[in-house]
Amino acid sequence: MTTVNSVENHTTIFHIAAGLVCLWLSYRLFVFLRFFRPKSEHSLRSVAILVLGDIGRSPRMMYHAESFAENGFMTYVIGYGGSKPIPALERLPKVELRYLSEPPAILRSLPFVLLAPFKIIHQVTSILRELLIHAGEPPEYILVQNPPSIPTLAIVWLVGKIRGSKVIIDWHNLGYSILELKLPKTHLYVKIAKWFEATFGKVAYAHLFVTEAMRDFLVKEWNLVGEKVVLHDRPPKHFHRCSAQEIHDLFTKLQTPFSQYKSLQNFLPESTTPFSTPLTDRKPSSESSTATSPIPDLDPISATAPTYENIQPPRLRPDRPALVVSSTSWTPDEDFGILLDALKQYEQRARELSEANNGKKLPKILMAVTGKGPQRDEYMKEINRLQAEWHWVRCISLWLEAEDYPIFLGSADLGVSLHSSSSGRDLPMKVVDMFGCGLPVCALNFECLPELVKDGRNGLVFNNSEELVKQFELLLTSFPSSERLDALRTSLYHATRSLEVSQSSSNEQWCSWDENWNRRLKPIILRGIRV
Ligand SMILES: Nc1nc2c(ncn2[C@@H]2O[C@H](COP(=O)(O)OP(=O)(O)O[C@H]3O[C@H](CO)[C@@H](O)[C@H](O)[C@@H]3O)[C@@H](O)[C@H]2O)c(=O)[nH]1
Repeated sequence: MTTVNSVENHTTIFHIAAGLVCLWLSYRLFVFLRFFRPKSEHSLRSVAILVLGDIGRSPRMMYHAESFAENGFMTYVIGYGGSKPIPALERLPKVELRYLSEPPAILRSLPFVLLAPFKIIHQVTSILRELLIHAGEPPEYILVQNPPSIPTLAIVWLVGKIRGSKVIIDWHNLGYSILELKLPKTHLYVKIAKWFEATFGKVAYAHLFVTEAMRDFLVKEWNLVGEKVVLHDRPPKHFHRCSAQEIHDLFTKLQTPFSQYKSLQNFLPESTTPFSTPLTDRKPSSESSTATSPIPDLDPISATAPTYENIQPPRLRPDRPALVVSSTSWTPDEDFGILLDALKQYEQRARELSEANNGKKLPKILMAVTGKGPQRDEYMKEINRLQAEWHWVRCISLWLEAEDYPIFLGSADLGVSLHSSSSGRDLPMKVVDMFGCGLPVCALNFECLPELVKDGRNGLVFNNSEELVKQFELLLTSFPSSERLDALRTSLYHATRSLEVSQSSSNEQWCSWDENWNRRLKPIILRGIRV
C-alpha cells in the first residue's frame, strides 16, 4: 500500500513538473513568435527611446521623449533610474518610463573580470526584454543615443531588422573617441570599438547629429546610409532669465542645503528666511528702496518684524557675491583643473586689489558646479583643501531637481563651460541651457565651439586659466554694476533673438527645442502618416 502511494505521489509530482515545463515552453514559444512577428505588424505612432544611462541625467533624450509624446506618439523611455526626470515625462499620459534593472547585488561583489561578462549578458537580456516584450507591439521607431555604442547599436540594429521598427540614431558624440581619452588610438579595444560603432551605426532610418561638424565627418568617414538631420541642442521654452522674485523663492528653498556647506559659513551675507536670502532681500516700505545695505537683523518673530502689508517685493541685494555657475557630468573630457587654477588666481587678485585700496574692487565669487559624475569627489576634495585658506572665493557642488536647474541658471551672473569634446565634434549642452536662461558664458575653446559661441557676441572664449581669470576680472570689476557684464548680457539677448547662431551655410536661427524639433525632425517621423 505504501509503495502504491509513493508511486502515485511521484506521478503527481512528475505531472506538475511536466505541466510547469510545458507552461514555460509555451511562454518561450510565445516570446519567440512575438519576436518573429511579420515586419508590417508594428504599431504606428509609437517609439521606444533607449538611453544606456540615468534617464534623469539624459536631458536631450528626455526632450525627445516629450516631443514625441506631444506629437501623439506612445513613448517608452528605456534606461536606468537614479535622478528624477523632467516633470513633463511624469505628466504626459503617453509616456511610460521603463527602468532597466541593475545586475543582482550578489554579482556586484565579483571581481571586474568575472563581473563584466555577467553585466553585459544581464544588460543585453534586459534591453531585449523591454524592446521585445514590454513595449507591446513592435514600436514604429526606436531612437537610440550614441554613445555608448556597445551593445545598444547592435541590439537596435537586430531588433529593427527582425521586427521592422525604424531605427533613429542620435549621434551625441563618438564612443570610440571617449575610449581614446584613456587608451592610445592604436589600442586593440579602440579599434574594436570603432569597428563596432561604424558597422552597426552605418545604416539607420535616420541619423541625428548635434553639430554640422559631426554630420560632415560621419558622412565622409563612414558613408552613413539613411536620412541625415542636424538637430542642434536648444533650450526648452520655459528656460528664461529669472526675476528677483523667482531668485528669492529658489534661494529660500535652497537655504537648508546651503546651510550644510561648512565652507559657506561667514562667507555669504547674512540672511533671514523668508525675508532675505544670500542674493535677495525685501525692504520694508518705510525704508528707502534705494538704500544699498542688506536688512541687518530681521527677526520674523520679534516685535519689530515688518508686517505682511509693508513688505516690498524682493530685490537683488547689492552686497551679494557674484554667482558663477558651471554644469557638468564630471567626466574626463572636462578639465576642472583649469577652473581651479583660475579661482586660485582670482582669490589672489581680489586680495591684492582689496589691500591696494585704490578704488578698483572685485566681488566675492560663489562658484556653483551643478551635476553628478565620476570625478566629482576627487575635485571637490582638492577644492575644499584649497578654499580653507580663501576669503574671496567659495566653490560648491550641487545637484538640482530638474525644475530648479533652469531657475538656478537664470539667477546666476556668469556661466563657465569647460567642455572640450573628445571627438572635437560635439557641443556643450550646458552652454545652450545658459543661453536659454540669458546667462553670458566664458567657454573653453575647442574645434567646433564657433558653431555655438561667438567670441564677444554671445560669450567669451578662453584657452587657459590665465585667460579665464582675466575674463572674470573684466566682467566682474565693480560688480554688481558692471558695464562689461551688462553689455555682454545685452549682446547675448540680441544674438539669441535676431541673429543666426551658426557660422555654417544653414544660417540657422536661434529657437526653442520644440520649434527646432518640429521644424527638423517632425516632417521625417510623420512621413507617410496622414495627419
Ligand atoms: N536636473 C539637473 N540637470 C543638470 C544639473 N547639472 C547638470 N545638469 C544637466 O547635465 C547637462 C550637462 O551634462 P554634460 O554631460 O556635461 O553635457 P554637455 O557636455 O554639456 O553636453 C553633452 O551632452 C549632450 C546631451 O546630453 C550632447 O547633446 C552634447 O553634444 C554633449 O555631448 C546639462 O545640460 C543639464 O541638462 C543639475 O544640477 N540638475
